[in-house]
Amino acid sequence: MGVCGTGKTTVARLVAEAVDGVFLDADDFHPPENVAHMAAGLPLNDEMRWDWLDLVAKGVIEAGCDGRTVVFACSALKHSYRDRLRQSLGVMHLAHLTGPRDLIAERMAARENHYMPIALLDSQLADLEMPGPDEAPLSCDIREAPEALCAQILNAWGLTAPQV
Ligand SMILES: Nc1ncnc2c1ncn2[C@@H]1O[C@H](COP(=O)(O)OP(=O)(O)OP(=O)(O)O)[C@@H](O)[C@H]1O
Ligand SMILES: O=C(O)[C@H](O)[C@@H](O)[C@H](O)[C@H](O)CO
Repeated sequence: MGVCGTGKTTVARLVAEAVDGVFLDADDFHPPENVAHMAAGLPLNDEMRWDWLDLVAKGVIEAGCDGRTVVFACSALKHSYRDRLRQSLGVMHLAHLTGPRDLIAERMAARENHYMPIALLDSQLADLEMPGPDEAPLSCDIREAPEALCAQILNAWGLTAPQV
């Protein structure tokens, strides 16, 4: 979880590869209207996110039905959004990618062909509700390299690559 541009996709993909799991990007479940809204520089509201979150949960359940670990990248900015995901998924381990605003903006600026305008970063930060202790979040400092964050997550969650 985390605001736009914090590296959720990059890091979740690495973790999924490391455990021979399945990677899913919640962004791929947004309906075209949501993407158009953000591309126009307008933040999503709760109403626009509920159905999307349900689709994400459905996708995660389907992807994991053969028993493989599913690692998904999702903004999941508010407590209520994470509760909604947990209601469907049951167990959900949380890694929160977090770091300085300027660094996030710099990385967003360097990213090509992405619909998300930097102008929406502040609305994402305003919507962000830090996970509480009851959510047992793992805090990942995005100043670290993606590989280091992946190792931190694997270690914290006791995940290892499957034996061959
Ligand atoms: N730890 C890191 N160190 C350096 N660069 C990073 C790191 N993590 C991600 N990046 C780079 O920052 C940019 C944003 O990363 P990424 O697209 O994975 O973020 P995201 O959280 O999935 O974004 P969004 O939610 O907006 O899609 C990418 O260009 C990526 O290569
Ligand atoms: O909850 C949200 O507002 C969205 O999921 C956003 O976070 C974007 O989809 C994503 O960041 C794309 O850059």
